[in-house]
Amino acid sequence: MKLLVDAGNTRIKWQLREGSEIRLAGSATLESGDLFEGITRTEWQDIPSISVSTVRSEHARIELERVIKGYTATPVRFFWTRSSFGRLTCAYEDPSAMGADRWHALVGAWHEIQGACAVVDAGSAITIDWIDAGGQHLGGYILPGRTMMTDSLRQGTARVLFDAGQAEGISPGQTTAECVFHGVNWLTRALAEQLGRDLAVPVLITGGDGSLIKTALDNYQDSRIPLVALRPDLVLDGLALVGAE
Ligand SMILES: Nc1ncnc2c1ncn2[C@@H]1O[C@H](COP(=O)(O)OP(=O)(O)O)[C@@H](O)[C@H]1O
Ligand SMILES: CC(C)(COP(=O)(O)O)[C@@H](O)C(=O)NCCC(=O)O
Ligand SMILES: [K+]
Repeated sequence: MKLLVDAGNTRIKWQLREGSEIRLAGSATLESGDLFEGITRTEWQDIPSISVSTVRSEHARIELERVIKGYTATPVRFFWTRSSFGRLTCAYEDPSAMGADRWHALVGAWHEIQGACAVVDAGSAITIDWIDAGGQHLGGYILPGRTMMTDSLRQGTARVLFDAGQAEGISPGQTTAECVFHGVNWLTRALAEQLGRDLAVPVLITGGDGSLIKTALDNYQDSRIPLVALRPDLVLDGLALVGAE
């Protein structure tokens, strides 16, 4: 049994896996109380391996380690971006500067596709990364995520006032909330269409807002992308692979 943890900027996602079987899964914030709700005392004693991929601050990393140590004496292993894993090769000259979540998602994608592909991770930030047929990472993009876009409008202006929530649709808005949320929806569609024009390789999508990108890509008729698939556990899949080495 192993515990896999993906600590993103919004949420910490974890899974207890036995081989490839997911025994238990959860997601929470460090502040929300019982992060590992559902893992019993006996199960904690049965976990010989704990692997973590984090993009949080060093302070938050230490705090997460402290929380885990409250449950078990099993050492916590942190995994970071490396220059290569098998044939997969990182595009960054300094791999330590690339988010571990992006790298582990690429490891998961490369393992599944074994060929040219792209990963879209729509989390707090939206990241898009490409791999060529030989496993060379070609680089990527980092964009603000959905909640970050609306939060930044709220924080950076005095009179863009709107309640939390969502508004479906992409028609030009006629209230502030519509202008904001329809704007984000419109941009999501534009992003999907640009991806469909730029890419002619399988695209694996992950992250809390992944289904919105998937829907937008599915709705784009002229897309050149041969496969669009949601892989909610892609970071943990990659983490399991690097941890098993
Ligand atoms: N239960 C949830 N809690 C928080 N955000 C969620 C949830 N479900 C979907 N989301 C959306 O997913 C985004 C965060 O995705 P996630 O992949 O968890 O981010 P990260 O990996 O950066 O922590 C948020 O911007 C929000 O729009
Ligand atoms: C881009 C990210 C913020 C995405 O993290 P997330 O939205 O999943 O929390 C993270 O991968 C990160 O902090 N990267 C470091 C900079 C880089 O990848 O170049
Ligand atoms: K993520």
